[in-house]
Amino acid sequence: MKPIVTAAEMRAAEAAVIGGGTSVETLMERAGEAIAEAAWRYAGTAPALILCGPGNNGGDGYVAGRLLRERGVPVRIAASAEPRTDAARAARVAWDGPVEPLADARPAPLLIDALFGTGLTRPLDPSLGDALDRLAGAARYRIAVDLPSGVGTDDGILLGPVPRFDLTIALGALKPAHRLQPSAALCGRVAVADIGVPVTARLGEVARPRLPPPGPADNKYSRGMVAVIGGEMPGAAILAATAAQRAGAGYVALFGGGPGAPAALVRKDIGDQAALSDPRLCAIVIGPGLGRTEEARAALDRALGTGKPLLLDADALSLLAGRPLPRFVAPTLMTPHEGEFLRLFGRIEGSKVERARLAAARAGAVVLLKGADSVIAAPDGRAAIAPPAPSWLASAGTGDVLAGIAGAMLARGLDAFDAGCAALWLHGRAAEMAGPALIADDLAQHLAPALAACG
Ligand SMILES: NC(=O)C1=CN([C@@H]2O[C@H](COP(=O)(O)OP(=O)(O)OC[C@H]3O[C@@H](n4cnc5c(N)ncnc54)[C@H](O)[C@@H]3O)[C@@H](O)[C@H]2O)[C@H](O)CC1
Ligand SMILES: [K+]
Repeated sequence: MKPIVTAAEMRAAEAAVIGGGTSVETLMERAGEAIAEAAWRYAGTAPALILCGPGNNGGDGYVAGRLLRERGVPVRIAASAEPRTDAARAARVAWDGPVEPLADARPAPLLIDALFGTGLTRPLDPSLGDALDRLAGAARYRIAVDLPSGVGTDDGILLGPVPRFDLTIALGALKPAHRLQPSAALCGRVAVADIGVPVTARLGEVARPRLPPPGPADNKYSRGMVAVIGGEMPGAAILAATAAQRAGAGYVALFGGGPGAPAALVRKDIGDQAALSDPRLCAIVIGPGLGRTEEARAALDRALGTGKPLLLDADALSLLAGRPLPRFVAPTLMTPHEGEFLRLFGRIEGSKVERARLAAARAGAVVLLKGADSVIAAPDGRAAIAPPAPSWLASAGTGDVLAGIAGAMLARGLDAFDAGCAALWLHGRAAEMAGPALIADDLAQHLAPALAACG
C-alpha cells in the first residue's frame, strides 16, 4: 500500500531525517527540483508565476523558481508575506529576481501555488484567496506544491474557496487531502515526489490485490462458496450474486429473489436453513434488495446466527440501525454509504478516515464507508482509502456489485479488511474498463480482466 500520512506524521518523518544529518535546505532543494522538473515536463517554457507563502511551502516555490529560470523559463515570483523560516529565507535569498506583492501580480500561463502546504492552520485571508482564484483562473496550467493552498491536509475539507489544479506534486508522500473529498477533486493529477524522507503511516491507499488463479487441486467449493440472500428487490441481489460469481467464487447460491439470473447461479428457498448452515459455505452476503419487512429481519437474524463471515450492506444495515449491534463472531464487513453510516453510528466528528476507524472499533467489524472517496477501516486501526475511481460509479446498483465482489473475497479466505480492499480495487478497475455512462450490470463482465490483473 502507498502510505498516506498526516501533517504531523510528515513532520515527524522530516524531523527524523533532519536528525540523521540531512538539512531542511537539502530537503527543500529536492522538493524544488521535483517541482521544477514536473513544471518543465508539463508546461515546457511557458512563462511561470510562482506564488510563495511565508513557510517552507513558499521556500519550495523560491527553489523551483530559481531552477526553472536556470532552464530558460521566464519566471516571476509573487509573495503573500516575507519568509518566516530559515530555510525559506535562504531560498528567497538564492532567488536573484524581484519578488512582487501578491495583490498586484499579473497572471502568467503557468501558475505554481506555493502559498501553503501542510502548515495551513486556518482559512486563507479572503484577499489572498481572491488573488489565488484570480491568478489560477487566468492561467493555462495550474500546479500545486504539496497541496492546493486552502485545503485541510488531514481531512480534505476546504477552508475557503480553492481553485481547481491540473497537477499536484505531493512531497514525500500522499496526504489524506490528496484522496479525500472535496479536496481530492481539486488536486488534478497527483504525483508523489521522492524527497528522501521515509515515512511510516497507519493509513494507505488500497493497492492491487494478489489473487492467484485456482490451482489444479482447487474445486468449486475450495474457491469459495457464497450465499447471497435475496428479498423484496430481486434485481439487487442478482447483481450481487453475479458479481460474486465473476469475482471468482466457485459456487454462488441465491436464497430467495425472483427470476432472471445466470444459469450457473444456484437457487435456494429464502428460508432454507439447512443450506445456509452448509459447512462448505464460506461467506454470506445480505442486504442488497433485502427490504425491511419482518421476513427480511428474520433472514438477517438467520444469517447472523450462522457464525459465518458476513457482508452486510444496504437494508441489512438499516435493519441493524437503532438497536445495539450484535457481537460478530466471524469476520464481518459492513459497506454503508453516508446515509446508512449515519443511521448505524450516529454523527461522528472528524475526517472520513477517523469516522470509519471509530465506527469499526465500535462495531467490532470492518467498515467500508462508500462514496467518491471510499474509506475502509478495521477495528485494529488498519485503514485505507480507495484510489480515485470513475465518477460514473455514482449509479444505481453499483453498491450491490461491490457487496458481491466483497462476498467472493471473504469466501476465498481473505480477512474482512483485505476482502474489502480487494473488492474496492476490482470494482474501481472494472468501472474504468466499463467506461462512461456505465450501468451496474456492465461491471460484472469487466471483472474478469480486472481479476486477471491480480493473478
Ligand atoms: N515534508 C517535508 O519533508 C518537507 C516539506 N517541505 C515543505 O514544507 C511545507 C510545510 O512547511 P511549513 O512551514 O510547516 O508550513 P507552510 O509553508 O504550509 O505554512 C506555514 C506558515 O503559514 C502560516 N499560516 C498558516 N495558515 C495560514 C493562513 N491561513 N494565512 C496566513 N498564514 C498562515 C503559518 O503561521 C506559517 O508561518 C510542506 O507542505 C512542503 O511544501 C519542505 O520543503 C522540506 C521537506
Ligand atoms: K501549495
